[in-house]
Amino acid sequence: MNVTVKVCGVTRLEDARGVWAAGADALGLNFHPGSPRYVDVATAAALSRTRPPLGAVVGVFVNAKPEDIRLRVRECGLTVVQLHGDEPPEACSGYGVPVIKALRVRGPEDVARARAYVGVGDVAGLLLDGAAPGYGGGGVTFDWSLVAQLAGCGAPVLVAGGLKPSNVAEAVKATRPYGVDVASGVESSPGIKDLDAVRAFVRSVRSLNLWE
Ligand SMILES: O=C(O)c1ccccc1N[C@@H]1O[C@H](COP(=O)(O)O)[C@@H](O)[C@H]1O
Repeated sequence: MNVTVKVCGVTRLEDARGVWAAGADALGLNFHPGSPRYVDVATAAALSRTRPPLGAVVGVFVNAKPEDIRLRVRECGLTVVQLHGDEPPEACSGYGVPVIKALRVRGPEDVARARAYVGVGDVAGLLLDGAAPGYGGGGVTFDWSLVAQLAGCGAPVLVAGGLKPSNVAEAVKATRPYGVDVASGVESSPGIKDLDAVRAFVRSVRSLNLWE
């Protein structure tokens, strides 16, 4: 079992290159104006051009207008859209790329809500995040035992929220996810990646033997 690693909220070219060199599978670019990791179109397009042939560039949006999302996909070469706000299932298609729907988990009812997105439109995966104030990037974990509620749901599940090099292995062992996503846990300050931490994070995931 290979766990996909996404490093999110990259704002600088040197960080993007470092993230790919560390062995990450996906780079996240944040288009939520309220985020300290927000990137404008020109910066996002330049960051996106660092993508290796099989890497994914994921645009993170919060309650954005569909026409704005479509524009960003084209302008910035996004290969996946991550909807991290209050988007209903019917808002999860029409961008021309696969969609990951993120849900913030306070308790079992939020994980149950995730099921409403399975098999809908272009939803290709679910992402479970901790419930920090605001919409994401808050560095807060959730009760990983709740991920079991989605077993057999038919959608790949990514685990996020408060992950860092020191706890990501435990999170993976507890949840056996399709992938993990990290923003604040590998930073020296918001939007500035600590490449030693990025490398330690990826190494920690890759060194797990999940065939056991
Ligand atoms: O990172 C942000 O600032 C952000 C803002 C708005 C929506 C999503 C955001 N990031 C996503 O939040 C989770 C968890 O981040 P963290 O590792 O706990 O800092 C992750 O999925 C990011 O993609």
